[in-house]
Amino acid sequence: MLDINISSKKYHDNKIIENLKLEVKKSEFISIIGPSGCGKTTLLNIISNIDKDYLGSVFFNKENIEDINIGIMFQDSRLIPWLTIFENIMLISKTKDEELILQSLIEVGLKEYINSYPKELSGGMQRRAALVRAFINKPDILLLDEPFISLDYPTAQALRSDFMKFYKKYKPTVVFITHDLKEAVSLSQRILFLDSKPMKIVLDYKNIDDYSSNLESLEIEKIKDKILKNHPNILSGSII
Ligand SMILES: Nc1ncnc2c1ncn2[C@@H]1O[C@H](COP(=O)(O)OP(=O)(O)OP(=O)(O)O)[C@@H](O)[C@H]1O
Repeated sequence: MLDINISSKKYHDNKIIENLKLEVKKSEFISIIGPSGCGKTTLLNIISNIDKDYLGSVFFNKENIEDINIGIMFQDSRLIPWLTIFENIMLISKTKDEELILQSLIEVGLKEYINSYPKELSGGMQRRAALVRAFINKPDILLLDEPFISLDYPTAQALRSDFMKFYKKYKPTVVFITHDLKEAVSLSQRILFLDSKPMKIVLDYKNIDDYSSNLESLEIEKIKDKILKNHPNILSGSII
């Protein structure tokens, strides 16, 4: 269980988060949707222990978050340009298991690009390499900051599908920031809708139990419409 308890996070006098309590079960996949500037990235930085300047605590299975294996995927691939794809993953790998790196790169279709440099790959391929890097240490927690944006639809869909294969294999606890309700409905088991100043949870929506990536798009639309019908202001950013 990921247990987040933030009594206060400020930037100077600007209160971003106050009295936020959030529990995420082991291997649960939650999405977070909220208006721009409500503090989603700030929250991920706290969970990942990048930001220690707050009052509160984050535990995973009662262990301090510092001792937990965490993977991150960002909006861009953040590969190191002067290292090959293989070297980029090797750098992060704790076990230095070359076979696992090779197999994982092959699994996402990068067999021919193992020794290429990031700039020799398309944007979608770079994200697939970033996906392998995020999973290479079999993380307990995986934090995703809109990793599927700015890609054309088929490329994003292929990446989502590769992502779900890895998720089902390694079963990390996932916290996924997205602005795309359909994406949240199609991938996650729970969706938190946030409002800002300070951050608050407006709706904690339990999605269907099964991993829904195989849902027909019609069904995804139906769930999305149901959420919007019951909570018409949920995406407006002007709730409450
Ligand atoms: N290092 C910082 N110093 C001062 N203010 C900051 C800093 N980082 C973020 N902020 C402010 O804190 C608030 C929350 O920022 P954050 O990036 O966490 O929001 P967000 O919900 O991720 O936004 P977006 O959806 O646009 O990415 C914003 O008002 C932002 O301007």
